[in-house]
Amino acid sequence: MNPTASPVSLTRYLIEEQREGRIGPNLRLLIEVVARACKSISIQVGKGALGGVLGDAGSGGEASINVQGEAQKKLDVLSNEILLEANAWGGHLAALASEEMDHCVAIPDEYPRGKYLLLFDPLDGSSNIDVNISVGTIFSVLRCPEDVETVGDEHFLQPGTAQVAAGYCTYGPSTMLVLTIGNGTHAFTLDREIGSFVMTTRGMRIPEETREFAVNMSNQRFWEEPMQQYVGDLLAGKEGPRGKDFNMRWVASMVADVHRILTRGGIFSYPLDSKCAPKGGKLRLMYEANPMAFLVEQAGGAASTGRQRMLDVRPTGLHQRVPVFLGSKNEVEAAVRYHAEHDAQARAVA
Ligand SMILES: O=P(O)(O)OC[C@H]1O[C@](O)(COP(=O)(O)O)[C@@H](O)[C@@H]1O
Ligand SMILES: [Mg+2]
Ligand SMILES: [Mg+2]
Repeated sequence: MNPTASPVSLTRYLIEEQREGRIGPNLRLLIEVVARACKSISIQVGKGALGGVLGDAGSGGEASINVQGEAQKKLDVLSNEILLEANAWGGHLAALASEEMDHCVAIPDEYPRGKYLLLFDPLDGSSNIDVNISVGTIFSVLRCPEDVETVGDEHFLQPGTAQVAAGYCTYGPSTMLVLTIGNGTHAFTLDREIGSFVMTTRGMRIPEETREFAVNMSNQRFWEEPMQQYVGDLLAGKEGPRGKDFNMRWVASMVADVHRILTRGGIFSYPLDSKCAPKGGKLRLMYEANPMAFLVEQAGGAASTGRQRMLDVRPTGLHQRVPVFLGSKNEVEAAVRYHAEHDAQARAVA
């Protein structure tokens, strides 16, 4: 960023995009509302133990379980409520869907209904909340199909290429909103004193080459063959077929791991393994993989399931899971090659 140029707030950026005809007033409003909700979540996350918001949701010793079968944290529930309340009655949305809700919520008839669908993971990486490690919010925006009388889950089942906006907010040492409306990926840092997001990187670019990978290595023995071979070759370093040493990082907050990759490159992977295979993968397509894939592609990177471009996947369920490989273009392509070669050999043997 040019330090002499006057800072561009998120609001000003969105107004400029509206003037250029790249977004309409309703999408502008929607993004502003999501950003405002993220500011509220950031305040709650920042209070930590002082706010009484750490720990599990539920009462009487009973854990509260979401549709994914996962125990909810208090902050999962609170963040979900903040996003719901902020967005419900603004006139810009037709319906919302969340990791924390079984089904979408349509805007009731008595309220003005907008033309967009919003999906979100209200708090990503929530296992990290209690240990004060970065967490985040991920969101994706789709158009509601026209002439729909009652909006249902099925109207959300659009491929990632149909997204009109996507982003995440990371609650780390600083709070940052990273956004795309299909015209590059831009980063905004929350200026806590003035209370607004200020653009700090226009047009993020992911280096095509990398020497850093992110994966939960404890799952190694459960991975499929091509993943075993791919990571085996990364670990072999300079002496192996890849001819270079690789470093590894794993925060276990997708937002934090993807933010590092958008900032300095790398490959993020949550592959298929025998534990998550019956569900199709670990990460959720509609509100984790697709918005991140949109952001990464807009920053010159690539995103794949290992066998298909992520944004081309035809969703079959609101909470569908997929294997994920995303980040530096050449490295994602290398991982995809391992899968393609393995599958071709398996077909030849069959
Ligand atoms: O604990 P694991 O198996 O390494 O999984 C970590 C992954 O799970 C997630 O935490 C899932 O997100 P939620 O906290 O929203 O369920 C990702 O953010 C992260 O990449
Ligand atoms: Mg998540
Ligand atoms: Mg979550």
